[in-house]
Amino acid sequence: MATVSVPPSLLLSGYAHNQYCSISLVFPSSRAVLPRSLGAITCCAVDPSSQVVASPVSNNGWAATERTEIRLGLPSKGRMADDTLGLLKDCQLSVRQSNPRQYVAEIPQLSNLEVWFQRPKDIVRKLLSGDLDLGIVGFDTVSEHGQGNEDLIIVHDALDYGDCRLSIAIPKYGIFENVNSLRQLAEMSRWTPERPLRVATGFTYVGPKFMRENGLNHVSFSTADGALEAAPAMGIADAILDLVSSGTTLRENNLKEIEGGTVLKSQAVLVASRKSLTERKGVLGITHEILERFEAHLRAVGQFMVTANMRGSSAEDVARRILSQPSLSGLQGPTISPVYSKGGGEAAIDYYAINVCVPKKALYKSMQQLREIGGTGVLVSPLTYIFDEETPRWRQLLSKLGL
Ligand SMILES: Nc1ncnc2c1ncn2[C@@H]1O[C@H](COP(=O)(O)OP(=O)(O)OP(=O)(O)O)[C@@H](O)[C@H]1O
Ligand SMILES: O=P(O)(O)OC[C@H]1O[C@H](OP(=O)(O)OP(=O)(O)O)[C@H](O)[C@@H]1O
Ligand SMILES: [Mg+2]
Repeated sequence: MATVSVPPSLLLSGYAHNQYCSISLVFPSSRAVLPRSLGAITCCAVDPSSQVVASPVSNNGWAATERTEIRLGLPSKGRMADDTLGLLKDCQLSVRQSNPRQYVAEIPQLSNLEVWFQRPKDIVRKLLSGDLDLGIVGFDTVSEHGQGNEDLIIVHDALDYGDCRLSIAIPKYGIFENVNSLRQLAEMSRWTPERPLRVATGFTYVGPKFMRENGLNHVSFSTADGALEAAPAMGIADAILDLVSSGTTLRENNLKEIEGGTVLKSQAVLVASRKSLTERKGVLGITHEILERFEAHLRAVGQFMVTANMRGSSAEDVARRILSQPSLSGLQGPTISPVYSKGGGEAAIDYYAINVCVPKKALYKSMQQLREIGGTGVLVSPLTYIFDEETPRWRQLLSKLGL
């Protein structure tokens, strides 16, 4: 049996036959690797008369045809995992996993969709390699591991969890005591090519890019997988560039953020491969459905439905009073319907029932305004979904795709 060294993208099965070794190589995904791979095979062939023949494989199914299933990557563990499943559940998309150590699952409501649980950075990498079509990760992960690749398209940029920011932080003490902005940090005369500002970070793509774009020329980077906040006190770095959410870790390690030092703000996003959206059958349709569900749910979570009765001479009279209050304008405007009561044997209209959507934050103010204009019997209930005629993000997506 001869040993042949081949690129990792190839599957090798070989057997010895007289003096020659015949090998078959199966291309699991992109045909684009073919010319490169053939080059590699020819390079390692011992005999110049060896022949390299490429033909489609049709015996084992998976390699012969392009996959037809659509793949969605979800974080397998860590901070984003539970909230991601929670969001999908809230959108009536239940992820069915037969056991927690299995990395593939399904969502019965979305046929032909496979869910693959992966580490966040691998979701981005696999979108780029064509092994996933859609994914949910933090925007920071897309920025760092997507490295500006135009194949990645953010379909929904604000899924409302995983909020954090990527920030530069420096010690509160010593030479940095009076440094409070990026400009002051950049202007410190001590940074030179021989003794640059040493930054510890896991963000080795966006970090250097941000420094270059902000005129910090003498900077060096070191990297570690976690607990970066220890690096300045250990003397390993002058500053760190890491994710911050509550700010507790910085505080507990005597570090501070500085003005202008926020590289990016992040939250969970739905991201897709442009190539999949435009070339793989069904991806655009499933993306539309997921996006609609997300938008309808996320729009609704910020609102209450308020119902009240109001005395009035006509629906227009009630509408006028409601619209005079800034917190009661609703989505398109209030819905007003007559309340019929029995008065002297005839159906009489003294009251009108009004329905209005109110932002949660403005609930109490809305209540007060309703009372001021004669509202009684105010009922407040949660909203589950608000489906619009068309989701604004869908239109944006189509325009990004040039459709
Ligand atoms: N305080 C925070 N620190 C780190 N990440 C946060 C924070 N708050 C929200 N996030 C989000 O969670 C994501 C990180 O999740 P997690 O730490 O579980 O995975 P990970 O660190 O990317 O995975 P790995 O273990 O492979 O490094 C970040 O990419 C970010 O979007
Ligand atoms: O602002 P805070 O709410 O304190 O959160 C920020 C911290 O959380 C993350 O670390 P993580 O908990 O993932 O540990 P690690 O650094 O060891 O990976 C991040 O790297 C910060 O260290
Ligand atoms: Mg940390």
